[in-house]
Amino acid sequence: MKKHILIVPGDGIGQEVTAVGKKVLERIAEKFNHEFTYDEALIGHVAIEATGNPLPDETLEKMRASDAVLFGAVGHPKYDNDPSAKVRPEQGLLKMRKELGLYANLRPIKLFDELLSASSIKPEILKGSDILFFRELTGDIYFGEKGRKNDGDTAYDIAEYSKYEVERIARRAFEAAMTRGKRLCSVDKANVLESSRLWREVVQAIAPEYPEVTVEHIFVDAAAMMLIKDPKRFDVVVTANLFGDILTDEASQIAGSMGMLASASVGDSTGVYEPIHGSAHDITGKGVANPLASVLSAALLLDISFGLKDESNAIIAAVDQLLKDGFRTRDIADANTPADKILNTEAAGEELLKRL
Ligand SMILES: NC(=O)C1=CN([C@@H]2O[C@H](COP(=O)(O)OP(=O)(O)OC[C@H]3O[C@@H](n4cnc5c(N)ncnc54)[C@H](O)[C@@H]3O)[C@@H](O)[C@H]2O)C=CC1
Ligand SMILES: CC(C)CC(=O)C(=O)O
Ligand SMILES: [Mg+2]
Repeated sequence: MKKHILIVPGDGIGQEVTAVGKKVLERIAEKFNHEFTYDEALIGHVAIEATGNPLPDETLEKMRASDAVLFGAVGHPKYDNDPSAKVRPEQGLLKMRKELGLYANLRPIKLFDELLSASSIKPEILKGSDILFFRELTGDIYFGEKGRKNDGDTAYDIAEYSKYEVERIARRAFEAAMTRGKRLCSVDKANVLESSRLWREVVQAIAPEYPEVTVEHIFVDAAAMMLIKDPKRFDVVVTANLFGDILTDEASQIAGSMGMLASASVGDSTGVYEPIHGSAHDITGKGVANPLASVLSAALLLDISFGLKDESNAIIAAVDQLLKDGFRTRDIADANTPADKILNTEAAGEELLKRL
């Protein structure tokens, strides 16, 4: 198969982990006889430095022209600590999602059995957890009108959803539930927010079309608690942009680390595959970032954008074997991990390639 893949590393550890993700794609192409070509483009802080724009037109054009995008992360402490900065790396990410119509962000939360002890949650509660989040990605408070009033003393961000926006993400979630455990949990805050009441209304209206799917509606605060108390009660979860952002960082603890969670951002055009984590300033440049979220994002890319299930499964099997062989990056190591099994980013990538 001939495909063109755009690599967009972005900032911080995005650069470090995407380098490993790309090597894995190259190995897959070699092993399964595919012809993948690559290009690279700027986003975030590195793009601002080079062009003044967090999402240069050239990057967007390259994204549109490619068959899939492997994305890293954006963000730099310079902006995090300067709330008054008008041009920010994160604007590039949000604009990319909006411009490409990437309204569905799939975040699989699956625990590799070998990492049962890496989590702070008790093993008997965790074992067998397997959740698929559908986070709406182009609406909600991230994209509504925002601003200041009262001479700058008051700030506002408007959370807005249309029926159409809720319906399209909900349908994807129902369809996914049909192929899995046939349980769908819709998470909202309909006891308080009008946008959540519309959300619930739309999900309730669609539910009769999927009679085999058991639907429950949970308020986001309770959902945050239940995720940790009993993760196995969840199968497919569908939720708004902000709630999905927060709940999936929380859910990363079910998988052991932020460095283990991959995602697929899909919708109207080229799919973008990205770890759920950010640019991680605290570990940038130390070479200790876990590259597996990027590697597993590459697996999602092959499966979802190219329909290459065997190739995708080969990557997941290699990750599983790496963990079975006892290798860990620092974030997923525990007191029982021997020092010689704790690898830096690059070495973890090399060990993984040996198993592919
Ligand atoms: N998709 C994106 O591009 C995202 C960007 N950000 C940006 O990233 C910057 C840092 O944000 P934070 O809130 O610190 O979130 P973060 O996700 O970058 O890091 C949170 C914590 O998880 C750890 N971590 C994350 N990925 C890891 C990996 N692969 N291996 C090992 N440890 C890992 C970090 O060291 C940190 O302690 C900010 O500028 C923020 O705006 C944050 C989240 C997502
Ligand atoms: C800029 C943020 C919306 C990025 C983020 O936290 C995410 O997509 O998970
Ligand atoms: Mg996030």
